Amino acid sequence: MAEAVVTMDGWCALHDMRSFDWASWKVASEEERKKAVTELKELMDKWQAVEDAKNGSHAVYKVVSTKADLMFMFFRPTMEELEEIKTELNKSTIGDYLIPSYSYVSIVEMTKHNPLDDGKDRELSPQVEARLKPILPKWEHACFYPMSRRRWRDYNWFEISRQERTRLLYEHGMTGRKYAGKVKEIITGSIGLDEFEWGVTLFAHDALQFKKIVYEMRFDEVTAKYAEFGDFIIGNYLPKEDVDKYFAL
Ligand code: VOV
Repeated sequence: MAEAVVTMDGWCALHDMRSFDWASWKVASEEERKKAVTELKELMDKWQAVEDAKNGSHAVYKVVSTKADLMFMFFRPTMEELEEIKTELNKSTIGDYLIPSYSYVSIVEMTKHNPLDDGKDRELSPQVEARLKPILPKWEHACFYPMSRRRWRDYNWFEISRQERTRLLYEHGMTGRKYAGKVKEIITGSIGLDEFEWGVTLFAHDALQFKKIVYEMRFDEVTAKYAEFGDFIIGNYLPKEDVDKYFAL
C-alpha cells in the first residue's frame, strides 16, 4: 500500500459562479437597480475589511465565456463563514439577479512532503502559513478549474510511492517556477468536499500566460500520465470602482 499524503491545511474556499439575469435587470426600476448596486458595494467594503484584518480574502471577476457572468472567490477560516457570505449575497437585492451556475468548495492545501525528499517533512513556518492563508492578488485575469489524478490500472496516482509522487511534483514545481511573476497559483484540495480532487486558481496580468503554463505542464510527466481536468473558467478583474459601470444599462 502506498504511503498516504499528509497535508497542511489553510483557509476554506468557495468559488461561486453566477449568471446575471440581465432580462429582469433591464425591466427593474432605476431605484431598485441603484439600491442593488449600492448594497453590493457595501458588501464589497465588508469583505475588504475582513481582508484588511487578514481574516480572509476575496476577489470578483467578470467571466469571459457564457458559463457564468461573475466569479466570486471567497477564502475564510471556516465553512460557516463561507456559507454566511453566500447567504448574505443571496439575501441582498442584487442576489435576486444572481443565478447560481457553478460552484466549488475546497481548502487551501500544501503537502508536508519536502520536494527535496531529504527525509525531513515541511514544518509550519511563517512562509507556509502565508501560503495557507493567501490574500488573493487582484491581478487582471483569473483562471479557475478543478482537476483530479488518474486512478487507471496502469496510471494510478494513489498507488505509486511517496518518492515517485515527490519526484513528479518536484518536476511540476520547476515548470511552475519559470512563470514566477507571470502566473500566481493557489492549490486547494477538494477530496471529500467536491467533485474533483483539487481546485486550481491562477492569476495573471496577461491571460495568454494561462495557455502557456497549462500547455507546457501538459508535457510534464505528472500531468501527461495522471491529470484529469474539469471546466476552465476565465475572468477579468472587477474592482469595486468599476461596479457601477458593469451594471449600468
Ligand atoms: C505558478 C505556477 C505553479 C507552481 C510554482 C506550482 C508548484 C507546485 C508545487 C511545488 C506543488 C506541490 C505542492 C505540495 O504541497 O507539495 C504543486 C501541486 C499541485 N499543482 Fe502546481 N504549480 C503551479 C501551477 C500549476 C498549474 C497550472 C496546475 C494545473 C495544470 C497541471 O498540468 O497540473 C497545477 C496543478 C497542481 C496540483 C493539482 C497540485 C496538487 C498535486 C498533488 O497531486 O498533490 N499547478 N504545484
